[in-house]
Amino acid sequence: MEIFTTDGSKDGRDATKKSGICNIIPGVQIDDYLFEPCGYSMNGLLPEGKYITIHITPEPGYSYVSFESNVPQESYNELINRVLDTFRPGKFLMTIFANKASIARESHKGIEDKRTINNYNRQDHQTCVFKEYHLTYSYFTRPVI
Ligand SMILES: C[S@@+](CC[C@H](N)C(=O)[O-])C[C@H]1O[C@@H](n2cnc3c(N)ncnc32)[C@H](O)[C@@H]1O
Repeated sequence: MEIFTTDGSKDGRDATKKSGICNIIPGVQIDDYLFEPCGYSMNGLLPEGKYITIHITPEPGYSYVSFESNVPQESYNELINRVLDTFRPGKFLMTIFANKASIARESHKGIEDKRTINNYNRQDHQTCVFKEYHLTYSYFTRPVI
C-alpha cells in the first residue's frame, strides 16, 4: 500500500506502473491520480464505451480497494486472478451483471460453482434474476495466517 502514498510514488502514473495496475486490462487508456499524502484513483477507457475504474484508500486500519469494470468476459477467471495478484486483499466481493445477449451470460454459472478461488474461501453467494438481466454476487475471504 506504500505505493499509493506520495512517499512511495512520485505521481499517479508512477503508482500505476509500480503496482501493475497497467497490466490488469491491456490496452486501456489510463487517467490516474495520486492524492497528497496518500490515495489513488484511476479511470481507464477502452473502445465502445468499455471502462475500468479503481479507487484505493491505503490508510492502515481502513484500507480499501474498489475495482469496477463493464468489460464483458466469457470467463472472469483470468481477470479475477490479475486483480488478486495485483492487490492481494484479505477479502473481496464481486458482482457480475449480464443479460441474455452478453458474452458474460455463462460466467454466472462459472462463479456459482466456485467455492474457492486461489486461497480464498467463499463466505456468501447470492443470485438475483431480474426481468432484463441476472446479477451474481459472491464474497470471499482468505484465512488469516
Ligand atoms: C482514492 S479516494 C476515493 C474514495 C472513493 N469514495 C472510493 O470509491 O473509494 C480515497 C483516498 O484518497 C485520499 N484522499 C486524499 N485527498 C483526497 C481528496 N481531496 N478527496 C478524496 N480523497 C482524498 C483518502 O485519504 C483516501 O486514501
